[in-house]
Amino acid sequence: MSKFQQLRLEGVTRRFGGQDALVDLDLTIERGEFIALLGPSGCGKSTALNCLAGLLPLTAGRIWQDDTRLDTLLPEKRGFGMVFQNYALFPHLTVWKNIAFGLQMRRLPGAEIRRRTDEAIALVHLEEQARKLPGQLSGGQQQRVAIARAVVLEPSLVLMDEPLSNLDAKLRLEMRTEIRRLHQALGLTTVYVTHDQEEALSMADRLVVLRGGRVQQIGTPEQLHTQPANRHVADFMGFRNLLPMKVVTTGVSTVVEGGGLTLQGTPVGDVHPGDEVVAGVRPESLRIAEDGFPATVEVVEYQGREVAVEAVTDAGQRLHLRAADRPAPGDKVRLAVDPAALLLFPAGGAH
Ligand SMILES: Nc1ncnc2c1ncn2[C@@H]1O[C@H](COP(=O)(O)OP(=O)(O)OP(=O)(O)O)[C@@H](O)[C@H]1O
Repeated sequence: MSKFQQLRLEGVTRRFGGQDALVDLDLTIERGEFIALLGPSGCGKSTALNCLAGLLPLTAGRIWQDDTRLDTLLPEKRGFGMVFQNYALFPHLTVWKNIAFGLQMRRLPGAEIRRRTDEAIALVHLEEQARKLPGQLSGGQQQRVAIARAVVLEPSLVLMDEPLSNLDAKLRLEMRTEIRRLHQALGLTTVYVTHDQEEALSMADRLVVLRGGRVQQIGTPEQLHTQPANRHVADFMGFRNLLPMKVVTTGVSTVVEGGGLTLQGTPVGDVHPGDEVVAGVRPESLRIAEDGFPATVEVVEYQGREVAVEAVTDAGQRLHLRAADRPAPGDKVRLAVDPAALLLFPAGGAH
């Protein structure tokens, strides 16, 4: 299928028995975008991807590729490429033949098959390995073969389901860059499933955060990082400190109290005096400061230039922070947070 301008998911829903795996997903993917579907295990990421691929029929909703209805087409008619975490290479075929296979199935002329296969091999830097069998390659090289095999067919959309989860940490980092490079070099449109928020933030143009089959937020990495829509997205985006509190005053500043603390924060959405909220702050936004509230250091963990500190307030609230100089367990410290960095989410908030 030819390249499209837009792919639109409208109210895409999938139930298994009575259980909602994916509910009412609305998403417009522009040509050339890199979209990450992000969320914890069981949130519906793979269901969304499989609905797109045509491997799962929709319970409700529609998928459009420009003006063509796509959700009624068989998977092979959609022209998408797929890369999974288990590479599913043919073990008895060389790297070259694994990559050429799809082109041969399409009965393209031999010269074109050779040219495109050689190009794909060069793109993923596997020239040296072209004559080897998959079993003779490292995990990262095998994953590169799987990617080359998908992109050699010049798919209008590439779907990737946790393609790096079987690789070790160092290789995962390298392959992130590699996949992003290929995405750009080939002008691909990519939908990438991961439960790793760092991976999603570093690779994607836009992220779709799912929870319990429902979209929590769609936005750029920066939007999600700085303006999480609710406490669940905040939790996922590294707001490790999430404190139940109650609103005291609103207006010029919003004051909340709870667990023996009185703090100023920034509401996300409507809050009123008396409301229960969850106050969220990242470890890096909590500072050791003389005018702060008292806490006792419990755990200090070395983390490169800084240390990660766990401290407990007098009322027993456990907090995570970063510190440049090394406090010791048992130290009494004072902690403060800027009102702009303390986000206040309605406690009953979205789902
Ligand atoms: N074939 C199926 N039959 C019944 N329930 C299913 C089926 N596939 C998925 N589900 C359920 O649908 C929900 C979403 O599953 P899905 O695989 O999409 O989640 P996920 O976010 O991809 O999780 P993971 O990261 O663990 O793969 C889960 O509750 C799951 O148990």
